[in-house]
Amino acid sequence: MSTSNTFTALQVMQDAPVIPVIVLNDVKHAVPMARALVAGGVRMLEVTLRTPQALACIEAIAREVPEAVVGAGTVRSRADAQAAANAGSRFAVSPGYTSAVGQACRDVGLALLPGVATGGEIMMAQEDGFTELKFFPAMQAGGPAMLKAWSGPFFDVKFCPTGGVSLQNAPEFLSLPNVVCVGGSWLVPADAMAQGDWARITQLALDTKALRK
Ligand SMILES: O=C(O)C(=O)C[C@H](O)[C@H](O)COP(=O)(O)O
Repeated sequence: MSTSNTFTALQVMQDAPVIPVIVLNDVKHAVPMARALVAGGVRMLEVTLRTPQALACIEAIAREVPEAVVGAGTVRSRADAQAAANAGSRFAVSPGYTSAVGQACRDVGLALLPGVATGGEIMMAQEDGFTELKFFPAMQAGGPAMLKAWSGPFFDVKFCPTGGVSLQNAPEFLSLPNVVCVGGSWLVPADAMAQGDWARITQLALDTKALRK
């Protein structure tokens, strides 16, 4: 099943202060997890293509949770982009940037949030027409200070810092004019998922409302 894309990368970023980065090991968890996040006000969901079940999870969420907007993370190749679109993803996120991934996402109609960690990668993504980018891994690659430095030469780029971001350090990122939202896995802890503690996941999503810019 392929879903026509109705969101731009900027719209994906503007929907909530945090895009949850989700690792799913069990298809049974996908739908209740997505409903738990939606109940907490978070509906843009990045399901990483890191597990064999990821595509089936994206399919289940796309089919059964219409209030959610499911996207694929860890998109690293043309094949990933195609598989993500076929499963019903509405957007894609990549951990780095290549023109091949950029073109593949365009070809399959997926808005892409490309990952960058250097000025050269930003310039390559910009050359290909991408101006909303994921800064990954944000804390490890320089944190808020890096984004402040980039705001000079890359004044026309907006970022979603991801990697090492938490409820505690998110406000510092979100206070920067070139940051639209942050990404993070903390909304969906592995133990909460394993225990089926959906109420905890809803609460973690609700807690991010205080971060709204
Ligand atoms: O899988 C991908 O495509 C990624 O880009 C990696 C994720 O964005 C980070 O793993 C999230 O980092 P944490 O919030 O520190 O856990």
